[in-house]
Amino acid sequence: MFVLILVWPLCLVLVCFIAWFCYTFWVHQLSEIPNASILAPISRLLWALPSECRGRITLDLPRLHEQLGPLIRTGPNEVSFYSLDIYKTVYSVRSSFAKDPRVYGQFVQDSHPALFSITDAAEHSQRRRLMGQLFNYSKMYLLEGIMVENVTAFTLALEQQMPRAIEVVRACRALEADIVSAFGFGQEIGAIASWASGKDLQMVKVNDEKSKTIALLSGFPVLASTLERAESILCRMTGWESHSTAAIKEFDQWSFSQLSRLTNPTKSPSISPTHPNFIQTMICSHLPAPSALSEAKEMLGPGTDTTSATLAHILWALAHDAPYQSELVSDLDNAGWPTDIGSLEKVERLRAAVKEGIRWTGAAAAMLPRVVPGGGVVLAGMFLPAGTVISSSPIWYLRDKNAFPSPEIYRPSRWLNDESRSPEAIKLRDDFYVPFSKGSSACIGAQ
Ligand code: HEM
Repeated sequence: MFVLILVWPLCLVLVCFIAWFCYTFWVHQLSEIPNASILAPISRLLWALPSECRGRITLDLPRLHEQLGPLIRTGPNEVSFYSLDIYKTVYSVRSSFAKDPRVYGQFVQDSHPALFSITDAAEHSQRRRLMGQLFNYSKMYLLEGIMVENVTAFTLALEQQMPRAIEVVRACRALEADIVSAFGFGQEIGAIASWASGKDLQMVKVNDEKSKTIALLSGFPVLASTLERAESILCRMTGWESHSTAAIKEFDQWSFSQLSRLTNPTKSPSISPTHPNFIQTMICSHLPAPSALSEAKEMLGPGTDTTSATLAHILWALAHDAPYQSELVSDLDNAGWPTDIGSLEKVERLRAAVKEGIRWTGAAAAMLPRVVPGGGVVLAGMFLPAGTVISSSPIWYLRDKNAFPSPEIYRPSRWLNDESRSPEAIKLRDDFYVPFSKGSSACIGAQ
């Protein structure tokens, strides 16, 4: 009798599993799409985890696409695509493909979603309009003071380190963390000073470490929230907290103290016309203070990682290309070493070096998941039902062999007019240049 009580439920579970197995493999509307692995229709976690852990998923998937075509099923309900036409449809200005809330929800700070993590289209476009008053090409001159001051502090710190070898990635990280924090909070976080004294600022270091795992964790949202909950329970029970949680708390305290400073009715500084800061500008435009704080905090991640990785790559590449470097220096000499964006953009070699650096670094290497809207959609001749999560990564297009011959080589001259190229080749190059993605959720910091 006892054995029967145990066996029946087990049999029921087994039957349900076999039924679901047959359904997901042969009946599901995505079953016609080639699988990334035999395990993909069962779970993304099962086949992708090792590749995600090695940080290779965005390198491995394009190879699979070469063999299997523009669409690949990566999970029971997930599809990866590699096609510029589909990219333009999914990430368009009026796209009805929303950001996947399970993934973008991981980035929400203090329960106040910021532009990057807002998934509702109407709320997103309202926030984006509001932020546009600072993130606008015509307003870039307002940020010149912040840039010049921090670059000056950075070059002084570099001079002091001479002639020792400099770890360029860490140095650039410090520079960008100070620029973005000065812009966001009206005060530098102190990363350059900390780096110059031989220590990385823990708050910045942890942010870096977190960004290494965020691609992994955002690919497995359930795993991420389970780990987070487990740590918070452990902390409540034993008082133990990880090194990164402690540093994140330190950053939270620092950012909250900045908000208090900026909103203190008696002591708050007035917005400086030469050094506007994000939090005060947003609060003056009636964005609630907690949301303004969340935006500034959230910005520090994508604003620092991407720009510092790109700058470090460019410096390294130019250091290995002496002829280009000396031509660039002579162009800047001739232009009188300007600091305003308009004059800098006129220096063709500088423009090319930066554009190629952004392409070659491919700092935004993540997949950008979107949800297929109601009614489903036909892509590459296949029907994808509503709710399917589809994604692609900008770096695949930046490394496309046809658009960028020898894509793994840093070659700024591909952006100069002195390389003979057909109009078709130029169009292909420009079309595939999507480092900031496209459409209504393209990078707001692209200016
Ligand atoms: C080389 C530098 C950068 C690259 C390659 C880059 C790349 C990207 C990409 C590909 C996206 C789209 C992400 C998605 O759809 O999920 C994005 C969004 C975003 N980026 Fe950047 N980014 C850079 C610099 C910056 C900077 C400097 C800031 C701010 C100071 C910034 C703030 C943001 C924000 C707030 C979003 C969300 C936009 C929205 O949803 O409307 N980024 N970025």
